[in-house]
Amino acid sequence: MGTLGLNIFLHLYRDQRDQKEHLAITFGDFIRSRSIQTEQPGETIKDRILRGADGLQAGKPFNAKVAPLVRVHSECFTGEVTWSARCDCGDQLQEAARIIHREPVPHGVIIYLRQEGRGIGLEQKLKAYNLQDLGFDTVEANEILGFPADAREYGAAVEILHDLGLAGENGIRLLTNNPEKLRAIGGSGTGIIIREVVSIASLTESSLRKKHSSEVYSYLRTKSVKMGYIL
Ligand SMILES: Nc1nc2c(ncn2[C@@H]2O[C@H](COP(=O)(O)OP(=O)(O)OP(=O)(O)O)[C@@H](O)[C@H]2O)c(=O)[nH]1
Repeated sequence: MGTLGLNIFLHLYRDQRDQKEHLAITFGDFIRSRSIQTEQPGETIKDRILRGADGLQAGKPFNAKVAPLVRVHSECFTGEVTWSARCDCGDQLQEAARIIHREPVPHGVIIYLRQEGRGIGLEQKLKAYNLQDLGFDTVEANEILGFPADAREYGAAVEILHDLGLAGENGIRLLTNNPEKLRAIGGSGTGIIIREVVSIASLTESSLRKKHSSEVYSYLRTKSVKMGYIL
């Protein structure tokens, strides 16, 4: 589909382990699924058309030396849909799209993982919000509920990067401030080479304008002090 004046292509992946649907939004004409063309047992031509296999052209070769930009983003209903002033997730999602779009030749992907609330799910995250109303920070709230500070894992993102052909020696530029994400995606055995880590603005103008921006500051402070984020 067209957006921001260029082509983006939406890939939907289903994790066979837990049936979660993850998304990969690719910008430009270069990054496409490798497996989508593979014929599935018993499928008809109509099935192939419906799942986008027949209409999709393979990604064009990208000759520039610069590695593609990759944002691995975890779902945040409160920040992305209900404009919560308590986190910067919605701003970061938009900022990732802007950064990729601003490249001289847009070449990148946003992998949108369905691990809401750092992996604890929306219901538990809303309980964590209620605890935050009492003055607990995000880490304490998770722990009171019996969860680790961050319950996410990135195996699905690594598999998606392989399927998109981004495990090659050209490497990727990863948009993050999260050291754990960096380790999980670029660590040994993943096959993903991270050429550069690009900091993703945590406080964009719009988050600064948010009425209760002190809430965003305390969220970021906890990330930095307790979770080692580079902010
Ligand atoms: N448990 C919990 N999760 C939250 C809270 N606020 C935001 N989140 C979740 O935090 C996650 C943020 O993930 P990402 O956007 O991938 O970014 P990140 O891990 O902060 O790291 P960066 O790559 O540096 O942005 C999402 O899953 C949000 O739903 C909160 O108060 N409690």
